[in-house]
Amino acid sequence: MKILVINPGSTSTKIALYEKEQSKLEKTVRHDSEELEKFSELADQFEYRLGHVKEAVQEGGWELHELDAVVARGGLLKPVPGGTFEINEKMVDDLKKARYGEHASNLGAIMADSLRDELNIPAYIVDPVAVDEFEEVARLSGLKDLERISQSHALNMKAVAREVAENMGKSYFDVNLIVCHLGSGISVAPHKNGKMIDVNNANNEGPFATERAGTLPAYNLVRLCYSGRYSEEEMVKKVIKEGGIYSYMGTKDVSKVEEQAKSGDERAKLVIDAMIYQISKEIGAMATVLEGQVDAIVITGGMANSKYIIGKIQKRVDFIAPVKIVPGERELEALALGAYRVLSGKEQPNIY
Ligand SMILES: Nc1ncnc2c1ncn2[C@@H]1O[C@H](COP(=O)(O)OP(=O)(O)O)[C@@H](O)[C@H]1O
Ligand SMILES: CCCC(=O)OP(=O)(O)O
Repeated sequence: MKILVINPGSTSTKIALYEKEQSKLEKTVRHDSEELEKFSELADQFEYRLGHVKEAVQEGGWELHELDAVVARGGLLKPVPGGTFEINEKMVDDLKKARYGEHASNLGAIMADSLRDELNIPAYIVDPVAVDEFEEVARLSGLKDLERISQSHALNMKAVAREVAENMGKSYFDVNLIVCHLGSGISVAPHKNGKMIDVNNANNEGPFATERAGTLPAYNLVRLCYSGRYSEEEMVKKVIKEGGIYSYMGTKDVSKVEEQAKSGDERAKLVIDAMIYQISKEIGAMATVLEGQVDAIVITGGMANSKYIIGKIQKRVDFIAPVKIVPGERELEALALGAYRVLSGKEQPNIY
């Protein structure tokens, strides 16, 4: 059984070919900012990213018509529980219209849907960005017009949390973890007995990240929006694509900023240390959500490759619980296994 896996992220498209549960090829196509800036709308990246996906299938020595299924990262959808979902018309319509917001992951189901039509094969998403397992108390923001919305790196956080729990000789459903995904966006989530009961919205709140502004001073933000200096579109770009490290340093490459800091650039050091400070504060806050009953703090994502970042976070938070590091991500595997569970009849797919 041949499964094509597609994971569009903000700075990359990751592609894998799976034969049942076995990975046969994994490829990461990096997209630098200049390359993506050629497309004015996210939807315009469709042909370009799909071209890379088709090329990877050929590189793996497979023909498109040999594929039995396609699975992709799910994007900003209506709030849904965790699990595998069949891609359907309603889902693709919501994503094409960006009804719940714009994010690169929206392209996953759109590309998979087009391959489903072309090849007449089933198409799925697994644990999309919109997974919502919030406790009711987590939904209030402080302003009745604005509800807090769960949008996070649910796919990787859940896959890594299962792996860490297993390594601790326990089930994911029997542990309390604080999982931090440090990527282009940052998610910090308390996972209580297998449910992600809160998370900073990675597009909207929490620590600043590579390109996200995170939580901002609300009153001053309103004043900036109405200052006449920026259009709505410019403000959205500022907080989602040009905030965080990029806003201060003009690059989205955190390892470059780290090198600058190490070679004596005071500004670079301050910026990277401020991000670390905010991540650690968020972990502390999430420890209170779990009332201090934390079995482990898990740090994952691209930035978990950095010894500098990990070491400094660890110093601030290891009084709470042991810190486990899982660099990179397990998203491709989690997608393939989620699709295979359905294809092999072990699980029923959810309907959107
Ligand atoms: N060795 C490293 N040291 C520091 N930062 C790193 C390292 N490797 C990757 N990163 C950073 O991780 C981020 C990308 O993480 P990733 O999880 O791949 O992101 P995405 O959310 O785009 O999928 C980028 O900001 C990149 O600079
Ligand atoms: C919107 C939550 C998911 C997210 O931020 O993903 P990336 O880090 O891949 O942009």
